[in-house]
Amino acid sequence: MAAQRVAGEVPKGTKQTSRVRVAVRLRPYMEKQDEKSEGPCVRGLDSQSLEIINWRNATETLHYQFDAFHDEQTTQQEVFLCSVKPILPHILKGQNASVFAYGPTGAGKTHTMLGSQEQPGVIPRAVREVFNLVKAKGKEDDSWDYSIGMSYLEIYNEKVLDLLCPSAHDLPIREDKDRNILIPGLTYTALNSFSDFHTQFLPASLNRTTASTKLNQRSSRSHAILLIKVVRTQQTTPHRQQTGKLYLVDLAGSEDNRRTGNKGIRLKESGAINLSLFTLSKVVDALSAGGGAGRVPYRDSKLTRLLQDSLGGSAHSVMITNIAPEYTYYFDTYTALNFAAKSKQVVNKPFVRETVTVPPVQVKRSREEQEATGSDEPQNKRLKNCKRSDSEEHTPPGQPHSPTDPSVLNRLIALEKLLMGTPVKERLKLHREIQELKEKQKKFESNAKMCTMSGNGASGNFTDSLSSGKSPLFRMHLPPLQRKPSTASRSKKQQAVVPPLQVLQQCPVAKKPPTCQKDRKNLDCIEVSEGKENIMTGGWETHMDKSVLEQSRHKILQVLNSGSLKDLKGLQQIGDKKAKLILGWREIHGSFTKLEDLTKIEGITAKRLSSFIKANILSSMGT
Ligand SMILES: Nc1ncnc2c1ncn2[C@@H]1O[C@H](COP(=O)(O)OP(=O)(O)OP(=O)(O)O)[C@@H](O)[C@H]1O
Repeated sequence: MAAQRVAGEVPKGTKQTSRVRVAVRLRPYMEKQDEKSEGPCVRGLDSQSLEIINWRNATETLHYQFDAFHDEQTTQQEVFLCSVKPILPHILKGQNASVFAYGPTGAGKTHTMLGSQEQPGVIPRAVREVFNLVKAKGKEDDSWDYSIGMSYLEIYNEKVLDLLCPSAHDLPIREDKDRNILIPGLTYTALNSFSDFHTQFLPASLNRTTASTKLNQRSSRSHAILLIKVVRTQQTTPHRQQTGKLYLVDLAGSEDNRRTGNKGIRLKESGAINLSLFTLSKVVDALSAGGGAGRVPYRDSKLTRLLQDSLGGSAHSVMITNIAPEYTYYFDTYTALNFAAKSKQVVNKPFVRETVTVPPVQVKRSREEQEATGSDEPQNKRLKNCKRSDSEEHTPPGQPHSPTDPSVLNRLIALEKLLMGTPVKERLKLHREIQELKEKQKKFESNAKMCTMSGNGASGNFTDSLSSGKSPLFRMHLPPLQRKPSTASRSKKQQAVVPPLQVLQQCPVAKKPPTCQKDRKNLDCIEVSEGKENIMTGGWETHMDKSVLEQSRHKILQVLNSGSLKDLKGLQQIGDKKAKLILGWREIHGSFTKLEDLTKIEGITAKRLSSFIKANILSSMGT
């Protein structure tokens, strides 16, 4: 299709901005969630504000104001009419819009977005409304043709999975020159009517990963993103074409694993969920602090990468923060409200996406040819590009640990596999082979060590940025009441409900550990030396209790030293290949004396190590 992108911002020269609208919805009080019958800890004041007990001083309450507050009586219809319907017409004008539900697990996100047959939620209502709007537009002005289509995906354990055409294949995320986020290979289905949508969407929803946790029998273990695309094409020359996208996002809940009772795979999922939500909060931090000042860490998680358009991007966005009233959820609610308050300060810059078709031909794309994100490149070309960038990603320039002979470790893995299922006699022969490989591996390690050491010189930069308070994580604006001197010490129960994300955000209760400062410096020196910003930036561990941190590091080390293949794979960010490499390393060297020893393994750079430690500490804190 000979198309040319002609419009950036429309009307030209006009800088249009739109603040993210934030609504809070309180779910009804549920007795079974209130084991100690402590009653609700939050209540509404009017249609925009609410109050919550102040954990520092129980005689006080903290007040919050949002664009809308939906109390426990509010119906699905009211939530839709007040918070969602107003942004939908933008999609028909070639602009993007997004609605996302945020909040702790069990607070009502899926109820709000999906609902039930009796009480349909935002998703079915919004899609129906889009069809109504298109119909009305068609009657009003028949010089434009409209087409509607959908894609549906989930982000599960940091993998992008197609819900319309399920497979275990992790889809890549790309960005085109106009900063549109693309997902090559994602199924895109044309919709002719609302019932068409229903037929496609319902079975696809069942493909979403859910599981039972202590807090929610059907807890979403993934972030689900539904994309509805409206393309309108002018019937006469110059055949302008505008594409508007609506993202409807049901996020997985932030989780405190002490309360969810998560173990094994659930714990791993939970770690991925918390980590991506933590990145989301960092993105919001960076945007609410002015955006332009520093880098916005969209690329630190798949979720934020995909929501790039919706946060500080080109969309009209609505965030519905779901909260629960029971005291058990107190700190979840408190954190969610603070996050919602920060999100209010995020400003988006919506613009019209328009192309002109030359010559004016009506092109009908088949389902396979189409893509979720509106790129006009042919599929085969995109796939080719995608392949190229994939391979680039796997061999980043300047990768310090690139072995001279990559086959060595692969062979070690294969041998290790063989050893596990080999009769004793034959093992001797294999052991000899391992000895030879050991020598090669040692050579690789000493080379890698030299590279790592030579990259350590930039630590000063990092320390400077910490001391000057530039870390976005700790720039959170707490409401004034929270700053009052605490007279009541935190009860045991209150401490027990602080999930990992909240530990990171509640700077006042955390101590600065002197020894862990040393560890942090080591890790961060290496990160800075790689010249990339990453999720570790911000010295997160300095704001955590020293003994908790030490304990978590010790636990991880124990698994590394004595865990089976399965145990190793249960660690965050350790897949099959890495687990085998760890086993192989143990076979050769014995135990790891410290976590930092992991950088001696191929592919585990200092940056990856930092991310690994952080992810595992966050997830193990709940155990
Ligand atoms: N406004 C509401 N009115 C009635 N019931 C509600 C409401 N909100 C939530 N619920 C009920 O509370 C329970 C938990 O809600 P839901 O599954 O939507 O939570 P969630 O935030 O999506 O949880 P998770 O993150 O674990 O998926 C469900 O049984 C749901 O029907």
